[in-house]
Amino acid sequence: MDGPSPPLNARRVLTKDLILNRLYMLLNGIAILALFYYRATTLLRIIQTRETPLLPYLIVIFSEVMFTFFWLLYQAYRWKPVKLEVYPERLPGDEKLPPVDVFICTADPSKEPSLGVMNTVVSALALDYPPDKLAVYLQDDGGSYVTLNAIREAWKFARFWVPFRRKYELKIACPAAYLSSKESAHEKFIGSNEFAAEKKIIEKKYAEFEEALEKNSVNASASVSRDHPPLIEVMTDENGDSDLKEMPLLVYIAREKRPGHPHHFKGGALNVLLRVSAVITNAPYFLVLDCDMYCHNPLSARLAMCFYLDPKIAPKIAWVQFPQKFHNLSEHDIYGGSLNAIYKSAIGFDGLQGPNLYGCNFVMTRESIYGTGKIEKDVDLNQLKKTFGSSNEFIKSLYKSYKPQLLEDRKPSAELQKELQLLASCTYDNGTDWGEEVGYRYFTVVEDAITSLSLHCKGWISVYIDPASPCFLGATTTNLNDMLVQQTRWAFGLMQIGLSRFNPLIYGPLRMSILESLCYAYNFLESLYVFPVYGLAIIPPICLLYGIPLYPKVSDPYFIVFAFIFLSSRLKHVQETIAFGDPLRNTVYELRVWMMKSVACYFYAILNAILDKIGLHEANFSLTSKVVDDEQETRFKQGIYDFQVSTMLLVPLCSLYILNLAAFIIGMARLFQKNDELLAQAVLSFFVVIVNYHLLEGMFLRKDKGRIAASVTLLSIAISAIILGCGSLLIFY
Ligand SMILES: O=c1ccn([C@@H]2O[C@H](COP(=O)(O)OP(=O)(O)O[C@H]3O[C@H](CO)[C@@H](O)[C@H](O)[C@H]3O)[C@@H](O)[C@H]2O)c(=O)[nH]1
Ligand SMILES: [Mn+2]
Repeated sequence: MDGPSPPLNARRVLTKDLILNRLYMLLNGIAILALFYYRATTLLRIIQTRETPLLPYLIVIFSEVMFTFFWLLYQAYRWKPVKLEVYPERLPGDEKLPPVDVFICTADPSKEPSLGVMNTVVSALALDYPPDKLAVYLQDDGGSYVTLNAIREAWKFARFWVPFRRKYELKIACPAAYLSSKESAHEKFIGSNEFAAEKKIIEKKYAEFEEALEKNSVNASASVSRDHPPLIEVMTDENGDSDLKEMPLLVYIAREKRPGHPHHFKGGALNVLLRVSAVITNAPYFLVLDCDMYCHNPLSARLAMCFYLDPKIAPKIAWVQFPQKFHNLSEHDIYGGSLNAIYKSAIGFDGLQGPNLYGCNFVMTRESIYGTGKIEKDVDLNQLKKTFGSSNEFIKSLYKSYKPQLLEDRKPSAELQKELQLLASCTYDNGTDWGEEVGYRYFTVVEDAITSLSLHCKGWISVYIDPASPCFLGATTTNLNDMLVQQTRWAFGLMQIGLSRFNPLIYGPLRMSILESLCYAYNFLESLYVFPVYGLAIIPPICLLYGIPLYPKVSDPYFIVFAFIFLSSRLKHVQETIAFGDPLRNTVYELRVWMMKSVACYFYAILNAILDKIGLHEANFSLTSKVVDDEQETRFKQGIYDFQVSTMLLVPLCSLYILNLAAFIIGMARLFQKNDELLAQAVLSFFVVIVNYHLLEGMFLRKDKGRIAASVTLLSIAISAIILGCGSLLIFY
């Protein structure tokens, strides 16, 4: 007998980070206590002496309480940073790998160009996984013939690409990415004539493919339909002249859409994917991709198996999460598009119950999302139908013994077609547990957030891996408008949850670990930052203008406490940025993004979530555009902000900026009289002004098309004057 087989994965606690984090928590925690001691005693004095107006003082204290609340929540991420490693070379042979279904969602070929979507499809087909154990499903929410034709073309091209990638062990699965890459992707075959000849053929085929898609996309936007029957097509071999066994299965699905029937956005799409695939391939694991997120490193599914084939932890894991990485980043991450701020926290999440779902790039088990173990024979059929809907075939798929029926030629029988139509119909969910207890939860536009909360609360864990060669690469937002719109949608969706019974602080602690609940709470409630941020962006500058001090004098020992908290938080940020491997300038970019989000996105997110709660707002999923605008792209690459942004989002930012700018300039004069008392406030406004220098530039210094429109600047000046006027009244109380 051999000894025990070597482990497929390892979990390493990052001790140095752990010690540093806890030390920081301790010191900053003590400083915060001192701060509140100062505030409490000063407040009592002010109430008696009225030396400072009370209301502004209370607002500042309230803001500090809120910041402290978020600070406390965030420490849960810092509690136990760990790193997971995997060893795919130790996996057993292909015959022992379990099947995997890949789900890709797309919605509109005019906003999500076919070439990108089909590169995602083809890259998934080209994963390094046994072809008979891999199936790729594309769900088209647009029910568009443009997408259907495109996938047929993609299938034809993939017949060449997939064997080529396999034969030459290319390290990039996506054709577009490979063809524009350097030689390292095929290093083993450099110099081989046969390879060079075949590569030429592939290049030609790809050019033809590209051209076909371009011709096909002429009427893309008119091809999108919101009223159509379900359509499911399994790609087959029409001529019957080559070997299908070489190719994974490829299936096109357009679920039924009818006006007046809620379709629940991507969550609804994923549930149809789960049902339809259950009766075609029924793999126990599925990988979810967005249509703009292609497979890069072909090993992803294998890497996930390093957890699922580890008997020690596999039964507890609901999903293996990979980060979203992006191929269109610039060295200046001015819109925070790399999402690194999220991935920094994932390291700490992993030390707890694991990261939340990031929407795509994860391999999940059917068992966890269905909420069932494999069902034993004697379960009541009626109960199952109440839970899972009326399809007999689907119910059968829940049993261990189920073998899905697809003929050798991959053509579904008439019977199976009927079942597929039923499973993809728009009324199938009605009266069942789909969207509530089974599948993706429909409660909000951020289906991933509520679904992961729900699974973690059921005791499942998740794991996060970030291999050196990224498994998935997508397109991130490259202009301010897209970024703010996307962030507003996310924040709105998360706030919907925050305002419901699923609020992690209420729903979480009894169902999952406290620390995990705190992480979720930070994530879901972030929009509440809007209150302290507005508080500190408005009150201290106004008081500075009127010469009213809100912070301790420089000569007061408590000044050091405030200075310490401010500096240690900034330094911690710098340390984490460097430790993550990001350039230092990202600390400034991240701070800007955070401020812009807090002022603009969170403001509308909260407003809409409240309106939604009282039934006055209809949630919608505004697709993130995947069409590239060259001029905007150039600015992005150069690190120049593009302020062609909806006025509604821009005005709050500019108004608060102008207020702080004015307060700082005029307040400087006051500083000569009262520098001991007002220095902290002046520094605060100076910090806002200097960090957000891009707004100053956009309003007053730039002349190009991406500057802030004069109308926005004028409106913002007016609004900041109004805020100042109203704010001035406050200081009499
Ligand atoms: O009604 C819809 C809306 C969207 N999608 C698809 O969902 C994916 C994500 O949409 P996108 O417009 O790219 O939104 P993003 O904000 O970029 O997506 C992020 O946020 C979503 C949650 O809001 C997550 O589901 C995603 O994985 C995550 O990348 C895309 O493939 C869409 O085609 C649908 O299938 N149906
Ligand atoms: Mn996207």
